[in-house]
Amino acid sequence: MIIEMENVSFIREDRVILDRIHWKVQENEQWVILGLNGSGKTSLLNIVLGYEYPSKGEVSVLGHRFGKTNLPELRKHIGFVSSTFERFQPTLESETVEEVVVSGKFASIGLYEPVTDEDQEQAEQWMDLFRIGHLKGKAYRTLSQGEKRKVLLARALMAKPKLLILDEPTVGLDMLTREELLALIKDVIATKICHVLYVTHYVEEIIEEMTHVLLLKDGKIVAAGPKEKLLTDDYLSETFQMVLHVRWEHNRPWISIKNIPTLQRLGK
Ligand SMILES: Nc1ncnc2c1ncn2[C@@H]1O[C@H](COP(=O)(O)OP(=O)(O)OP(=O)(O)O)[C@@H](O)[C@H]1O
Repeated sequence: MIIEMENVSFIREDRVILDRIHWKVQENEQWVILGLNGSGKTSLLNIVLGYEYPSKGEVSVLGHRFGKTNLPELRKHIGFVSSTFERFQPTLESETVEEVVVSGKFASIGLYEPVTDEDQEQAEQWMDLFRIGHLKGKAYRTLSQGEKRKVLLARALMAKPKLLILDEPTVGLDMLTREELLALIKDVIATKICHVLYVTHYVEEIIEEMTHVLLLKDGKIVAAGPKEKLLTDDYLSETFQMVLHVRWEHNRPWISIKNIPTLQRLGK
């Protein structure tokens, strides 16, 4: 089992942020989490990463049961790429692209160890696969957002994670760069080195290789399961609180809004 949550609630300042979550991610499943702003996606990820502790319920990730496990040890096996990289950026700014990629081997461990020839080779392989080899020697801070995102994805893979969490990785990218990043994610899934957990606001980013979706609304699961059953007009309309229509093209779901809510109806 990759992730198991039983009756998990997360309560802060008397507010129920996650409400009785039951969720299982099994081997060979690649999950997407969908939900409006404030629906609880980040809180759920923070629990998976062990940065937040649930108020109730049981959590186990990669076979480590929370409360009985060493979280830093578990985090060595989880890669994390987010559209808000502030947590990492100050230390990365002055480094070169290859230094940033290779440092991924130690990022989650937080230890300094000498870089071996093997590490260097591994970093080269990821840079080649991600077609960012031409950026070698450049300072990370000078890269475009799309280039930075690819570098950080390669960096996350250096630690050979068993679970790779991608938190809105396409935010701020143009359509072409977004498709390039999605193609890289497809390649990563094909390598079978890790499970991907993908958080997004954009349903059309659910590429063919993603198998399951978890729909969150106000901290509750609307539905969780195989994407073909759940990416329907009814489920998505309930999750996003608008009348939506989904159509499938190139084995990906695309959304249109059937009745555009007015500001008045939105209560603004
Ligand atoms: N530690 C906390 N203390 C108090 N409130 C919190 C805490 N963490 C999250 N919340 C609240 O819980 C709700 C869910 O937040 P969360 O960040 O998980 O949503 P989200 O689905 O990730 O939203 P977004 O798509 O905007 O990132 C929000 O209203 C947020 O203000």
